[in-house]
Amino acid sequence: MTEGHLVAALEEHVLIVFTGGTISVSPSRDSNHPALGGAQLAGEISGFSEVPIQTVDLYRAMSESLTFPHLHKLVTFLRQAMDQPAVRGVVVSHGTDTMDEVSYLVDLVGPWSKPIVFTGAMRHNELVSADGPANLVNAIRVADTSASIGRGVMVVMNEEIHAARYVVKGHSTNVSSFSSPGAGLMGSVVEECVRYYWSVPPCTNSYRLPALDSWPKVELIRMTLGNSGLFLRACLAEQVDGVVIEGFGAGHVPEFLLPDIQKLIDAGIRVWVVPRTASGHPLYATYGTPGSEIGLQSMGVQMEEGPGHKARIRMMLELAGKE
Ligand SMILES: NC(=O)C[C@H](N)C(=O)O
Repeated sequence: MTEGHLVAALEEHVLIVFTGGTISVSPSRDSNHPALGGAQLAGEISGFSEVPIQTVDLYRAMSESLTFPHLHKLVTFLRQAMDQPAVRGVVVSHGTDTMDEVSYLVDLVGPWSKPIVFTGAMRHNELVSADGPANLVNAIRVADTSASIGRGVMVVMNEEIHAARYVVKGHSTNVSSFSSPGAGLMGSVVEECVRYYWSVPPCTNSYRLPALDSWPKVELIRMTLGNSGLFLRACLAEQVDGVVIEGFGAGHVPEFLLPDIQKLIDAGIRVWVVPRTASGHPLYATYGTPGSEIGLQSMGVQMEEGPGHKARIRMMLELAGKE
């Protein structure tokens, strides 16, 4: 086990990077912080010896409190890990609340030459039927197999393999909280068998990781019935770099908010509209009524794929520039 840095190893292994989250929570040891790191969590799966592992404690945070410096540290570390010949694949042990955003960000700054698999737990270590150890073992299996190379970053929870590109956390507490609306499961892990049903198209974005102190300021605003436009005006006042709007249905906004949106565009602020719905694509050419996709695009708005919180990550990277 190492503390935030890599040790060259000769034997091929799966590297597990511990970052905190519920999988690391043990209230009787520490009720304020995630208490468990690599040494303890690897100890809990010591009966699993099929795959050699090495562990690293990168940071120990609840994932709702992660900041851009955390993400910078994670991506930088993963890039170093890819260069280690003995590393077959990497598991990132992570909080689930932002696992869909963080895994997506890691995916977008790829491509990665070896599998990267995120996992975590919905039930902490001291709850009945804690799911962390089984998730960890399944994620190790996925990271270890050469069948996982070239499939993009993945999330393994509850015996299911999801593509980071499509996965969302859709339930607050259930162990089956992760799903990939529209796309479906990419695969499953049952007993020792990793099965894939399909592959994601290769990641060709090559987004650059923004510099530590210059992540673009992008806000996410959800449309609601009778929305006052207060947050749109706040974004103009703050001169943010971009705004992602979760619009009604396929991406529609009320006609009475169009002047506020026009002011953002006139000020050079990038505006994307994505569907507010839990699944489905935006429309581009069906409705011409004010506030619908045809009119929005003629104002300079871009219609984009949701969900909003993942589109925000994509816009930040887009604004930061490509390699
Ligand atoms: N299940 C979890 O991991 C939730 C926790 N709040 C986290 O994201 O760190």
